[in-house]
Amino acid sequence: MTLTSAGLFITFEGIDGAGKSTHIEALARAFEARGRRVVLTREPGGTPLAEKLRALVLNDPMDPLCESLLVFAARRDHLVQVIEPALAEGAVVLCDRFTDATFAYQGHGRGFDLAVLGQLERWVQQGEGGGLRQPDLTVWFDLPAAVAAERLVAARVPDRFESQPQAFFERVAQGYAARAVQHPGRFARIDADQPREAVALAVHQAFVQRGWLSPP
Ligand SMILES: Nc1ncnc2c1ncn2[C@@H]1O[C@H](COP(=O)(O)OP(=O)(O)O)[C@@H](O)[C@H]1O
Ligand SMILES: Cc1cn([C@H]2C[C@H](O)[C@@H](COP(=O)(O)OP(=O)(O)O)O2)c(=O)[nH]c1=O
Repeated sequence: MTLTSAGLFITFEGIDGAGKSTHIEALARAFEARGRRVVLTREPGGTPLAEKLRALVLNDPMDPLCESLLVFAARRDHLVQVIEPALAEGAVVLCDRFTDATFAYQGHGRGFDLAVLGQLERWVQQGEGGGLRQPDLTVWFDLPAAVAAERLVAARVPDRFESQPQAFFERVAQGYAARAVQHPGRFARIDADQPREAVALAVHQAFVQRGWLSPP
């Protein structure tokens, strides 16, 4: 796997119900309006193989190591088949979740060994020259678990993660906060406990600050 810095790799993170999906489409339109090619994708998923793995991870009971191996297997296929080729062509890749979700959900949520996750991260994201693929920007929708739970009750039928108790999502939220401290340069924290329009503005602003979009 050869890494380049031609494109932009943007990831969206937060606990289930934090509001990620609500805002990704608008960002895609904003980049396209500037003439950029946009690839909209998600994890686990984004390739035929990774989507099959996603169905297993979201529906079949398994232990945390198995869960971690499957999300990283899906990630490897996604990187090799979709993300790296798109970045090499200069595209903007907007990805709904990436490795921070593994640290937050499998690491902090399930209590799986963070050092093992760090090893898997290196194996899966390392390029031929030894560099590690990381997002250029991670938009983190920070929302209290209780508020996300209220939003989700009205929104959809819960999957294997969404049916977890609130305490699980409190741990996942702490996991995101810990990753943000470790990677301050690429994390943009968005206060997601605001009306949709205010959240949309804050998200857009994170891109304006980096010179990637114009003010709305
Ligand atoms: N700022 C907001 N205030 C209130 N409800 C919201 C807000 N943003 C999103 N929602 C609603 O909350 C639910 C979860 O949002 P969604 O974007 O699907 O979250 P995620 O993709 O992070 O799981 C949806 O029903 C959505 O319409
Ligand atoms: C990428 C990833 C996702 N997940 C979980 C978090 C989510 O509950 C679920 C799917 O994420 P998501 O696509 O956000 O679900 P939805 O479309 O229903 O909002 O997978 C992990 O546990 N580990 C991971 O590494």
